Amino acid sequence: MAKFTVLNHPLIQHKLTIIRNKDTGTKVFREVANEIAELMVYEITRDLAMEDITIETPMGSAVEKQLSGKKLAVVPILRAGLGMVDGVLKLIPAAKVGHIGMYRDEKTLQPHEYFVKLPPDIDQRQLFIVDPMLATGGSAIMAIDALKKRGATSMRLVVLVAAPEGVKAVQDAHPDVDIYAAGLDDRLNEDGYIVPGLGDAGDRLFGTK
Ligand SMILES: O=P(O)(O)OC[C@H]1O[C@H](OP(=O)(O)OP(=O)(O)O)[C@H](O)[C@@H]1O
Ligand SMILES: O=c1cc[nH]c(=O)[nH]1
Ligand SMILES: [Mg+2]
Repeated sequence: MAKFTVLNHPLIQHKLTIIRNKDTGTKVFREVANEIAELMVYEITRDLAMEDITIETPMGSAVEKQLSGKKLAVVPILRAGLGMVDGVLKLIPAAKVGHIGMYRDEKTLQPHEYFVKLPPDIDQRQLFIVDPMLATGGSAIMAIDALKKRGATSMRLVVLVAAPEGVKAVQDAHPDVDIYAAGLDDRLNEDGYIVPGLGDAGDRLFGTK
């Protein structure tokens, strides 16, 4: 069974409260969502593989650490996932970026895929899939399906707010994909929105409502 982890760092929790607030406008919402993504990636990359290399410092030879293992890529689920990419790239500037376009039908809540563009060596990379909201889990499950179909084998799902229903659905469908959230909320409402949540993440990021 995949792990589900809520990152309880005080800075993450404080910033999540800022973007939950309905009075937070687009500019601050965008800035703070990226700041949370940056802090989350800092926590999530603690276990990356390392190796020893010998380098020459100005003082002589030294055996030091560098990252080893798989190269990284970030994969936002469009649109709202775009609101986390800059934060991730601040810490991992050389990461490749793949895009998966997905929208959720407002009535049926079923996800629909409309765009996939990935780095060619996706099978060689560790992927951080980012999306602010994990509600029913349908979008994340379909995004992970799309990645696996194209050869991806190693991925983590990073969300700002998760609903228990979504966590369970992703764990059941993809037991190999660990999930990280800044917050775990109470439930979904009758329209499939997370409560208390933060509203519609895409609309708040891009000012479309
Ligand atoms: O877990 P689910 O029930 O599938 O819901 C979550 C999805 O809904 C939102 O995207 P939306 O469909 O609103 O698209 P957008 O990012 O373009 O706004 C959100 O960003 C997730 O991708
Ligand atoms: O609460 C929710 C659920 C799905 N998508 C959102 O943007 N917000
Ligand atoms: Mg939306």
